[in-house]
Amino acid sequence: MMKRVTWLISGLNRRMMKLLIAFALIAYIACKSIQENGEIKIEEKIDEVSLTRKSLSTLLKQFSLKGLRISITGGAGFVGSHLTDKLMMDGHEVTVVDNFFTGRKRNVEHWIGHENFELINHDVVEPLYIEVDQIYHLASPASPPNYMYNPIKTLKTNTIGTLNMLGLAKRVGARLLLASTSEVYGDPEVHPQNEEYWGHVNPIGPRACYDEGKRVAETMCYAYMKQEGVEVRVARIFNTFGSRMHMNDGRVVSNFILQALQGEPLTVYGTGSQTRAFQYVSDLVNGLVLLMNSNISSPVNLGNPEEHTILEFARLIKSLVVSQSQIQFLPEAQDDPQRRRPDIRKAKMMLGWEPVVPLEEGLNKTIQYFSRELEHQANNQYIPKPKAARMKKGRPRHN
Ligand SMILES: O=C(O)[C@H]1O[C@H](OP(=O)(O)OP(=O)(O)OC[C@H]2O[C@@H](n3ccc(=O)[nH]c3=O)[C@H](O)[C@@H]2O)[C@H](O)[C@@H](O)[C@@H]1O
Repeated sequence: MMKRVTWLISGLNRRMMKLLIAFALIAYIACKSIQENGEIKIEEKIDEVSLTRKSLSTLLKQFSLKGLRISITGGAGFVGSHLTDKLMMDGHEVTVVDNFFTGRKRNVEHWIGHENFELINHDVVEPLYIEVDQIYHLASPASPPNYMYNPIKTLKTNTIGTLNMLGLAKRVGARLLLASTSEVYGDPEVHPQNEEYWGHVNPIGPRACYDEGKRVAETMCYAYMKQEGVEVRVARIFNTFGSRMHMNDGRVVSNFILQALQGEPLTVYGTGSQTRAFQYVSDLVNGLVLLMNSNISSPVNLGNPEEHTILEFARLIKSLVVSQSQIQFLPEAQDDPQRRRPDIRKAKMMLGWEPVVPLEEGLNKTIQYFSRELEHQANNQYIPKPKAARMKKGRPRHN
């Protein structure tokens, strides 16, 4: 008998099991009502728990955080791929959506072939039709040289792309977490920056495509929340570093490490007195998952409050790499925020989250990663040889 029951259960797929659990819960609530009121009020109770697709999925999310269907836009990028790793390890079904503008297949290739993993080559500027419970919306170039390279595309990704993902969340009753940024505070006049601060952004400057794109993406989230009841979470992410940053990323951490490893001058823009606070990627990923599964719909800062000047930072990397590189001062970048440090009291209090990886430990891991990448590059230099033009009747053929 027991064998038959086990066989039956193993035959049911996980989604079926979740539905059964939900129905059992509803039946339990209804029975409780009978007990309490001494009369049958099942229909009323079913009305009360409103047996719609949405309430059912909310119910499931509350009772089971395992085996959700999760989509990550930008999931093949630096942060997205680490988030993919965590969610896959936690036993979810993960669909990575990426157009590979800054993301790389290599970042997630170790999951290809796993039954819970899917990789879709898709640009979020086009609508997407899939079934999901949660959407982590990370798609966007994040490094200044990348987002300034094609500002119109950056704007489209953050506006049309976010609208498309909110539309998807609305259609399927999914919860959406927006990867917003400390850049919504612009060049801040308040220090450290807390979530109440409205920011100081130049709307027509070179960074505006990203800063304003993310600001309007936040506005869109709250419009969908108020008008359509979409569940949204907004993470304001501060400077983050770690393995899988692109070699040509152009952000300060990867630039300084690569320069130090190759004995080239470390390029400091301006005087180097501008400040940043850097968090290691695993801390961020833990914060994102906690926020997604919390009930906080207002924006939350995720960052490491340990603040350094960029010049201090250059010296630290030089010493960790044990590099002979010089420090070279280059012209200041336009609209470069002068001071940045997150106030993370809200994340601490409401999520119980704070960064745990010390700066030097994170930097050492990242230095090791980039050393391996340089080695990999040196061993895999593929220089395609020019093909001889095909000859037809004694003449070269150009096609
Ligand atoms: O790393 C991040 O997470 C953030 O990176 C950028 O913001 P930014 O702080 O300007 O990042 P970097 O390009 O790494 O620059 C940090 C500071 O270092 C300086 N820098 C950068 C590169 C370099 O080679 N030398 C150098 O001195 C910049 O001028 C800036 O003052 C993005 O705009 C943010 O969205 C993103 O969240």
